[in-house]
Amino acid sequence: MKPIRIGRIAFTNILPIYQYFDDQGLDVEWIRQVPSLLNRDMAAGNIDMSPISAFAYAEHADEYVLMPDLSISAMGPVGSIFLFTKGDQLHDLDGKTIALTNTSASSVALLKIVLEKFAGVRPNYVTMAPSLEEMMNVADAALLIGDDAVKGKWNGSAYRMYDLGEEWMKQTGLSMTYAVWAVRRAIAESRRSDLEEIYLRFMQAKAEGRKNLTPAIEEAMRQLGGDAAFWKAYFEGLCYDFGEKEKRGLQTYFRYAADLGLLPSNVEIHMLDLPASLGMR
Ligand SMILES: C=C(O[C@@H]1C=C(C(=O)O)C=C[C@H]1O)C(=O)O
Repeated sequence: MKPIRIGRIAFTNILPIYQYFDDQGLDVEWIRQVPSLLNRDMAAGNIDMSPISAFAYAEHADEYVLMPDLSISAMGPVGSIFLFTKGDQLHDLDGKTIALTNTSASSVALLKIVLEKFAGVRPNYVTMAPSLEEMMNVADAALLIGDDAVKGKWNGSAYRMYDLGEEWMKQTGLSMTYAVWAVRRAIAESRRSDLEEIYLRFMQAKAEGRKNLTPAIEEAMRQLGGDAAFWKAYFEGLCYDFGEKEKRGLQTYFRYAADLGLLPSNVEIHMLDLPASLGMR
């Protein structure tokens, strides 16, 4: 049988889970990419399961099921999804040009919700590689996510910064889910026992990360720099669960995105049904 191809987000945000994942004895192949490429390769069937943009799940909800109790979410500031402006406030951005990172899907739609629905402005958008300097050369504001946003925060002190998780929270009072763990339906059916084992390993990894963040913090410092206090606060601000609170926030996000014509209406969240005992934490 072929190895299960598992995606891995090429950012530090998944270290509190992936740093602890024990793949001993599993026949898996890892594919490490930015979210937009994971989204694309999942849709093309080149990856069997992966954390993908929650927005990309909604675009293909009929083809995927979600692994229970796994997500990248935040209740409030997320710490790595920023709109950088040259001093403009959100309501100043009407008719201005915004450069969007080509690595994201969820945050691009979230930004449109924040600007068009909440702030009532209509900017123009251009999609670009995530270089803050080049984005700001051609645009009035720039959206970055993940490690590029963290680096932008460290290097881009000339700019005003908006944390999109914080803006979402201010307007809705809800959690926001950026990534979900999707499995292609065909794989969910044909590789059931492999998936049960992989799910168990993910839950064990999440539990390990929750017990002791130090290995994730050390790996993040090795990859990007920064100090331990920064990474501890960043990881503690993220939520890797996918419970009722997260689902409520995500359904609201899907509805708002549908209102703007970005998603079909009535996207349903379908979970992979796994024995409850596997999910014990
Ligand atoms: C918190 C983050 O979550 C993510 C944001 C995503 C998106 O905008 O599509 C996708 C996956 C996650 O990497 C982040 O990247 O900063």
